[in-house]
Amino acid sequence: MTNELSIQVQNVSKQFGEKIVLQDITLAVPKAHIFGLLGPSGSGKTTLVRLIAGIDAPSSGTVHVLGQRMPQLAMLSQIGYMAQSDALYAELTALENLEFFAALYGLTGTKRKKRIQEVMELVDLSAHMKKQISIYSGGMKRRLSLAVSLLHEPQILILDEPTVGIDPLLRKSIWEELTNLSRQGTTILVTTHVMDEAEKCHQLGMIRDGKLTAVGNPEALKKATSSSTIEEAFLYYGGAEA
Ligand SMILES: Nc1ncnc2c1ncn2[C@@H]1O[C@H](COP(=O)(O)OP(=O)(O)OP(=O)(O)O)[C@@H](O)[C@H]1O
Repeated sequence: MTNELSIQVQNVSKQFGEKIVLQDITLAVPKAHIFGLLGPSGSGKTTLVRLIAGIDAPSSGTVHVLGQRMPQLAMLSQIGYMAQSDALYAELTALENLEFFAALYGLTGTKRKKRIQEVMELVDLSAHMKKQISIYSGGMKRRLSLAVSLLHEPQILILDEPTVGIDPLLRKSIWEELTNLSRQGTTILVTTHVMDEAEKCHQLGMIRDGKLTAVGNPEALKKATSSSTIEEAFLYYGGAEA
């Protein structure tokens, strides 16, 4: 890991009409770190990751990814984003979905074929490549969305609750892969409600009512709050049942 910063969020606020959803958020994620965002439902996690992914713009403050001011269309090829709701074409097969997104990223020929096989193996869906998405289960759709986000081997991976509806065994192997990717230099920003996933992050940001209430590695956050688990630390920082 280096000290190079992949993601920089500076004094970011976001409001929708009169409603203030994010307030003066500042955070930095070094290259190759896994940064977890923890917070109760409605605290602003999705809004924040959307600003970092460049899908929306802050009302004030700045977001930089790999040194580039966001939002910026050209950065999309460097970012893999997995939203909370799956952006898949229900009437197409998994393979057709992957081919579509691969084309968007300019992947062609044998490289495309190889990459599609790799990502489908990773999420354990190789046997379901030719099935139409309309008959996929919720968990299978999540896994396919993850596969899509990994397709173009992005330097920055932004995952909004990636393991919802995924069984513990596969969850474990997905986290092993995320750890592998981070070792190879990928920077990962992940929102989660799952405490054992939070433990696997290099750094955690606790968010509540649109404010970042604490940032640190899991051990430091536990120590600072005299907690034996991340769940206790989360509750200390004002996390409601999420
Ligand atoms: N486009 C929008 N217009 C108005 N309000 C919005 C919009 N998007 C989000 N909000 C509000 O912003 C707040 C934060 O929402 P957000 O989805 O970021 O929370 P979250 O922490 O990701 O929640 P969850 O864990 O349930 O996904 C909520 O009160 C939500 O209603």
